[in-house]
Amino acid sequence: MDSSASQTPTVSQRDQWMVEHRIFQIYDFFGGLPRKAQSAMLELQRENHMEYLIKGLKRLEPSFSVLDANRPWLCYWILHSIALLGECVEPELEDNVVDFLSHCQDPNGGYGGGPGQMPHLATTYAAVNALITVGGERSLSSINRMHDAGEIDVRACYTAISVASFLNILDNELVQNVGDYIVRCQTYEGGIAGEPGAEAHGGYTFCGFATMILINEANRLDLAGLLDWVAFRQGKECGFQGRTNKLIDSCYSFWQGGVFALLQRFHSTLDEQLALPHSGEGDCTNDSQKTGLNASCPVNLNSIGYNFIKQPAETEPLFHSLALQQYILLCGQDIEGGMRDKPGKGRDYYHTCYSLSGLSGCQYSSAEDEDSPPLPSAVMGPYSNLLEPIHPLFNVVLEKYYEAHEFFAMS
Ligand SMILES: CC(C)=CCC/C(C)=C/CC/C(C)=C/COP(=O)(O)OP(=O)(O)O
Ligand SMILES: [Zn+2]
Repeated sequence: MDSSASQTPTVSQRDQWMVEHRIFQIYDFFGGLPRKAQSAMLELQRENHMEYLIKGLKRLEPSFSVLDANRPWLCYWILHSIALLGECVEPELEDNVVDFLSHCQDPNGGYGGGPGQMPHLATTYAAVNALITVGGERSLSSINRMHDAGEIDVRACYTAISVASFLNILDNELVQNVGDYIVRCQTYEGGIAGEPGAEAHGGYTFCGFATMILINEANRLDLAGLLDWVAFRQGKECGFQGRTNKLIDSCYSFWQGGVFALLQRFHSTLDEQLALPHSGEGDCTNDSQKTGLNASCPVNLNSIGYNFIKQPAETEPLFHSLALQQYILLCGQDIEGGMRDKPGKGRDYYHTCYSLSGLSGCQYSSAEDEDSPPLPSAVMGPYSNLLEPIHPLFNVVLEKYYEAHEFFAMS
């Protein structure tokens, strides 16, 4: 057993009971309502969410002078949530974000948490995703595609590889040893930990699996073990927990739900692994031949993200999508605007971003291909709840992804 896992305190029975009690009270109340009132309760409060998001962006605006190291994250969380809602931001506000993020950019590459701060992979990922979400020449060309050094864990692997793939600068040198490191982070439970020897967690499982796909080495993971682990993370409260014996939380709608979105395109590899004992070495078959998703076949690393999204999902979602949407809408949504971890907690921009990202993932999880809109039966609540689709490897709105992909492929 992992040494760190055995030291991790699990949630107390009392905390678990309190959360379940609150959530099932909401569901009981909901169940007793007439149809029309139920539909109103399941409605995504678009206007209130927009008001909350714009207020957050404006609070950052006057010179972005708040003293913290998370401002590129706030830009990404807010702008991505707005894009998911299919809305735009005034051009002046967008220009301010681009200018602000330019001030966070280090002369030697990478973005810090604020102007003059040391560059960091996580804030670099957030800044790049924010700028891609703004889109357009001014925003995309403000990114200097060089950066030296960084930190070491699975989130760092993901943020570095995601940014490099997006910017069309992923190469064999950058990818070297990354797959070996992530394979060492897959635990006996089947999920992926932040570092070798630590406990499997949804956030790192998404990061590790997405990275392995982007570097063409996903078949080196034990995918059946991964599916087994993530399938048991959806609780009876309908939301996901981040790790075994912890409380459910709406942000895992994206981190764990995102793992399912990725697994939907790896079903053949999974079947092969189940038929053969897992060897850790892949050959060029099924999924791999279609997408180039295999370590032993030469492939243009920078085209993997694009090929991935062009390949239709091979299965229905392997989690309960409608139940998760119910949790997000009834328990994660603050009807005044914004989303929260669970009932009893306050709203924040992180949970707004990842709950909406998870909601979008659910809504499109049964779509046949990217050109067919989801059926009304796949969308919980009124069809007007439908959000914009995302690219599940990068978590940016698909349309923004295509614009940036084209821009960086040409420059
Ligand atoms: C790209 C990017 C932003 C990656 C971040 C991935 C991510 C969410 C990692 C999770 C980190 C972690 C161990 C949280 C546990 O917090 P906790 O103990 O408060 O929560 P828990 O009880 O739900 O585990
Ligand atoms: Zn959370």
